[in-house]
This record gives sequence, C-alpha cells and structure tokens, in this order.
Amino acid sequence: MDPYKSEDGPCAVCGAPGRACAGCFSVHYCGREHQLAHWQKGHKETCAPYKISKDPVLGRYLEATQDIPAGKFIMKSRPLVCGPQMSSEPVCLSCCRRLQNEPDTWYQCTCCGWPLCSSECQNAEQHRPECNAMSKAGFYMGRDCGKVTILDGLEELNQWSWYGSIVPIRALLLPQKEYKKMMTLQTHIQEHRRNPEFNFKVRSVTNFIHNILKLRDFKEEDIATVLAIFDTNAFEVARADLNQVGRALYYMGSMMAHACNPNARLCHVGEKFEMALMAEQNIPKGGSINITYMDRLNGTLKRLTHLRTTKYFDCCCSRCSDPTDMGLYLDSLRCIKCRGEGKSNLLLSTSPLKLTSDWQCQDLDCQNKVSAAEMIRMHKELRNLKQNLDDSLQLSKYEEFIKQQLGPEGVLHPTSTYILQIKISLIFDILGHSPGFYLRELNNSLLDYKIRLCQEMLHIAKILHPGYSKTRAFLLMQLQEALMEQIKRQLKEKLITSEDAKISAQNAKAFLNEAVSILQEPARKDDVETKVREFQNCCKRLGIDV
Ligand SMILES: C[S@@+](CC[C@H](N)C(=O)[O-])C[C@H]1O[C@@H](n2cnc3c(N)ncnc32)[C@H](O)[C@@H]1O
Repeated sequence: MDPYKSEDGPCAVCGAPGRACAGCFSVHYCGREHQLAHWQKGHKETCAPYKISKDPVLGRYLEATQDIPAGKFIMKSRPLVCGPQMSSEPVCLSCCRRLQNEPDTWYQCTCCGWPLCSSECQNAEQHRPECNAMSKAGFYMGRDCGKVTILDGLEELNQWSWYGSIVPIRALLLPQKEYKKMMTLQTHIQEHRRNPEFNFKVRSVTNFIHNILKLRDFKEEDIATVLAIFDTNAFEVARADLNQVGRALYYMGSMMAHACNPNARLCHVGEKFEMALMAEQNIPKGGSINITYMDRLNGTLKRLTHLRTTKYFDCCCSRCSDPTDMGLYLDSLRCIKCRGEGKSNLLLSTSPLKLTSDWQCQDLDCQNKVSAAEMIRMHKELRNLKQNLDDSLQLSKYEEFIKQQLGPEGVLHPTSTYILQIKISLIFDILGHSPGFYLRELNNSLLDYKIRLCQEMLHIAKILHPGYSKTRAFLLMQLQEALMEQIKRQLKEKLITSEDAKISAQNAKAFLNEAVSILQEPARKDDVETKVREFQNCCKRLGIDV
C-alpha cells in the first residue's frame, strides 16, 4: 500500500468520497462522525499496527500489534521539527533545497535577510518562527552572510555553522502542545554533557543565538536539551530528486529501537520531510519494530563503538552477539601465525559484546590470541588505508588494495568489511558512474567485473539487507543495467542469438521488477519510472520483445 495513493477513497461507513485514516491509511472517512462510529465499531483494534511499549533494556520501543507483512507501510508521520543540518551547506532556510549559483544571486528574506529560494519560501509556515523572532530582535543578515567568519573572542564560528542554530530556535518556539511532546523524548543529557564536542556545539549555537541574532531569551540549558534530543532521535533527511538536505525529528520515529539486522526502514516521502515507515521483513505480532541507526556493512567493533559513543547504549542484538557476524566475519582478520604456514584461518572475538575481549584463531590446533588493543590498532590502520582510497576514488588503487590484502601477505578475507565496502564503491561510484567508466565506455572485462560484483553483493545483501531494503533494490537495478549493456554487445558481436538475448533480457527484467516492487516510496517514483522506460527503450532498440 502506498500511503500517498491512499489520500482519497470511499468512506468505510457510507461510501462517500473520504480521506484516509491518519493511523493506518487503509480505510477512509467522509468526516469525523463516521470516523468515530467506525472506530467504536472495531477500527480501534485494527488501526495502527503498532503501539509504544517499554522494555528494561530498550526503553520505549514500537511493538507490532498485528502480523505485518514485508513491504507494508506501517506509518506515515510529519516532523515535529525539521530544518537545516547542524553544519549545513547553503540551503533555503524554508524548504532546505540547496541554493544554486553565487551568493549574490540568492533571494534574501525581506524581513530577516537569510537566503531563501523565493518569496514563496519566505511566506511559508516553516520559516515563520525564526524569521519573526529575528525581525523582532532587529537582526538582519547582510549580503556578506556567505563570506564572513565571526570572531567573538571565544570561538570562531564558520559561516555555515550558523545553520545549526535554526533547528533549536524552531524547537524552542514550538506551540506548547508540541513542545511538551518533544520534551518527553530521550535526551541522554548527562551522557551528552560529558562529551566535550557536544559542549562546544552548545556554546557555539548559544553564542550565535544570543550575540549575533540577539535572541537572548533562550536559555543555554534549553538549547542543550534540544540539541541532545536531536542527536539522540533525529534523522538526516535528503531527497536527491528535490535537491533537499536537512534533518527532522518525528515523535513516533523517535520511539524506534535499533537493531543491526532491522526489520523496517524509513522512507522520506513528502516535500516537507514527511516520512513513512516500511516493513523490510515480516514482523510478527508482539515483535519489536526496529530500524538500524548505522550502515550494516560495518563490523561489530565499529557498530558497538559508534552506538556507545553517539547513542549511549551497548547493543546486544543477536548479530552483535554472534562471533561470526552472520557468517560474514566482517571484522575478523587472518591469523598471522597460520598465514605463515600458508593457511587462511581467521581470528574471532572470544566475547563479541565486550570490546576489550581478546581475539583467538578459529583453528583449534592454533588458538593464537591477539589482544583487543592490537586488533583495534590494526583496524585503525586498515580504516586509514581505505579512507585514502576513498579520497582518490581510483579503480586501480582499489584493485591493488584488494589484491594485496587478499594475497598471501594480506590480513583480510573476501567478506571483510573493507572489501565489501570497496565493492559497493566500485559498483555505485566508479564502474558505470565516473568519467571514462560510464557503462558504454567499459571494456568487456570491466563490464563482466561489474556484473560479478553486483551478483556477489546481492548474495551478501541477502544476509545483511534481506527483504524490502534499498540496498538490494539499488543492486538489482545496477545488475539489470549492466546485463542489458552486455546483451547489446553480445548481439552486436553475434555471440548470442536473438532467442538467447530474449531469455537474458527477461532475466534482467525480473531484477528490475523486483527493485520496483521494493522502491515504492514516492521520492523514488521518478527514478524508478526512468529506469523502467530506459529498459523498455533498450529492448525496443535491440528488437527484443519481453
Ligand atoms: C531514538 S531513541 C529510541 C526510544 C527510546 N528507547 C525512548 O525510550 O525514548 C534511542 C535510544 O533508545 C535506546 N535504544 C535504542 N535501541 C536500543 C537497543 N537495541 N538496545 C538498547 N538501547 C536501545 C538508547 O538509549 C538510544 O539512545
């Protein structure tokens, strides 16, 4: 069910045209009276398929109140507060679209002077709170807003960190009811206050709000609370199709627990950062509805460290407890002792949930031990090496790294986190995507390589990103495109018959269809339709009827 197609429909009571129920989107009402009647008649039992529950470890979380099939939209939600990111590139303060061209061409709000898209954005509700407050305080952003650096004696505030003040101002100016709701969210304020980076951020934002914008009514303590609420609960939101980037806080979205192998995902759907939650996998009644707070290709060491230092909890999900990390051994390195004897045995954590535990060779005859500190040091070195590769984004350098690390002297193995991340970069950033490597420019062997990489990563995605995940859908699309390019060449070189081409194209179409069924969110609609059109045009040009 697409929550955006469900806006109108026949009233569940009388059949007259109606609006969708905001809880479940699956029934419609012509008005409040029939909505109430239907609710009392039993809809309250079946409406939203979730409720907020409590658990001693997770705190509040969303519990499924009925079986939820994979692919179903579970909820749709508007943000409580949204706006530019903490350290944002130049965006319209109102709609968060990136500002194009040079600063002196940007539209300037006639009341507060901040750059916007247009007068329409100036008048939008979204920009009202801070604009009113700033105009009242007599602040007007000069034309040089994009260029100056402010020195206030204590901190140097970079031009774009100004954007970080907008979300706290909007949050602190929320109407009473919403403000109270926001203040019930998890803050982890004590843990945040022990973090020097957080305190620096609070001081910078407060300074800017007090001394530059001249809005002195906001207390530093309240600004700190809002920043902590955002760090704990908010989502980075981006709609590439609309050129929007920002962050948003959702009430129900803030209730979702993390899992390293989640069963749901957020989809950004509306222009005002509305979100929808989709079940990636079947969720049984009574189960927790969870999302992942971080990239699933990270190994346990990085996941545990990141969650502890940014979200202040120790994950103990089934994946983190598994020393093999779902059979992929993402963090495991080769045992150096065994490597000397030409063997490829791996080191496994002796107690995966404890970052301080030793790692031991999986070979019972060897049992070589490596300390946690040594393991962390080796990973730091590998991360730096990989970061250098990512910065240069060159195929030859990535290939050299893989060859070296998987060779007799290397410490990695084929499903190490670094190798898998590099394969993802090769698929999505280089082969088919960068100058000199666009699909039609790839030689046959690189095209085969891309196809192989997609197939390999789809195999991994079945484990790490099963069901209705975006990663699987994107990989399926990449594979389909590469396969069509291959069919085109093979037909041209008369290596296959038109009957073979038809069978291969049907195969590619099945991949595309699967991707389309996964990417149901409206934000992807244009992209998906373009891919389907391109596929159809390609078949037409090749004379293949699929
Ligand atoms: C976005 S909030 C989720 C709602 C929160 N449990 C509450 O009661 O408001 C994120 C916080 O929930 C807790 N949390 C989420 N997932 C967890 C998990 N898998 N294990 C332990 N705590 C978790 C952590 O305290 C985390 O910082």
